[in-house]
Amino acid sequence: MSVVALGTTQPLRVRTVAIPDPGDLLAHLPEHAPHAWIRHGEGIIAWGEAARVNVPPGPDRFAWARDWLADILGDAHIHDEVRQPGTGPLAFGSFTFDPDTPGSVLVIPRAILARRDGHAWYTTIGDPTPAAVTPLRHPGTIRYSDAALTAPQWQRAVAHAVTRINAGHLEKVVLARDLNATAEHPIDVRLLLHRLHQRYPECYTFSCAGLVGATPELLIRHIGDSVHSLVLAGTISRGSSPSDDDARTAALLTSDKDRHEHACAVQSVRDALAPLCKELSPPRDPELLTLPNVVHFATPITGRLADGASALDVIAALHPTAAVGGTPTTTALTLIRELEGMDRDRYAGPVGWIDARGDGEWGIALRCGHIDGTHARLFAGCGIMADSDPAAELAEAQAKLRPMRYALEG
Ligand SMILES: C=C(O[C@H]1C=CC=C(C(=O)O)[C@@H]1O)C(=O)O
Repeated sequence: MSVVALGTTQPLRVRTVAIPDPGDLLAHLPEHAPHAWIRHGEGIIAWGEAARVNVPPGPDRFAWARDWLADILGDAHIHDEVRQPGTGPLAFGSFTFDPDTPGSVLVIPRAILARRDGHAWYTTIGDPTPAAVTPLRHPGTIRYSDAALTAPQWQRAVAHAVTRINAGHLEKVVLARDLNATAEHPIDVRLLLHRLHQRYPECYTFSCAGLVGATPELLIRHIGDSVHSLVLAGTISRGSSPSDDDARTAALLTSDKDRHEHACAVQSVRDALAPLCKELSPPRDPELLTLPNVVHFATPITGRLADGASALDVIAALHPTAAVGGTPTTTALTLIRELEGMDRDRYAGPVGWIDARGDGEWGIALRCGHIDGTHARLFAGCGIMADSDPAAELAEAQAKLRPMRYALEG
């Protein structure tokens, strides 16, 4: 088994205690290996590593990850005086988009600080060294350069996808592009988290093993037997004035292309959840999710699980939804490999946390970048339909890159 696990020879000793409200969670993060999952000031931050595993690629990777966690957390000695979802030990995780790509990772942190629904708690695993919180460091000037495809090349890929869709090969495909950013000084992940959370409070600001972003798309919240997902697809960039905004939103609401694109994504989530659930919320009209950079069609879906599936079992059924893959899935994935000219790595894969009960919250890793020293690889993609216009899709992708560009540049 190709596993790198740290500190797993002894059973983990875990202690969760209730604490007074810690205030701004992000202000407590040390610079090294910060983990985060925060929305509207609530959520979980963590640091240190009690255990880490590189999940082997393959079709069963989510089941493999579930079993690894069950082994390591099943042996743990847990003292938990709060007993809420997310208390006791947990793992942060981030999976590659493509099951055959290595790079999926689970990390069990040494220290976890969290606040949710009027509870605040601190969990230690083993004996973490106290976190020295140093001042945030600024990365200096940022330079951008094309990565896999230039903008004109990517537009040609979009045009190609449109031809395939019109030839009847598929209904929808999500095409993404990457962009390189190079900073003058090493990038402090905490600074990115602060900026993302402050400007995009409605999104889930996350950090897991170098992947950092603020995603608006909740793949699954799993609490007990209840599951909740927020499906997004169908997008318009924000306007330059309130009246421009109104005109754009009206255009989104009457766009058959965007409604169809959204319907594909909703259907993929409903189809994946239906066999796992004894109850599923009825179909409904999408609502609008307005963010500082874009407006999305959004559909919340809730359900009750029929048996004891963990968050990772549900993710195994859901990923990739048609918000990041396409319809039908297999044809779309083949076209993505053919046209994007890059490996998505962990972009558009599941990212989040899971606790020892199998509860957790996972987003789709969008509006994010992979940070490595002075380098960041940023990603953005768009749903391509029969009547997609390559120039409009490029503009939409640029708008989706804005959160990470803001996080880097301020
Ligand atoms: C693939 C991305 O967004 C997806 C999620 C919401 C809306 C989307 C769209 O309208 O194209 C995409 O399906 C991305 O942000 O990189």
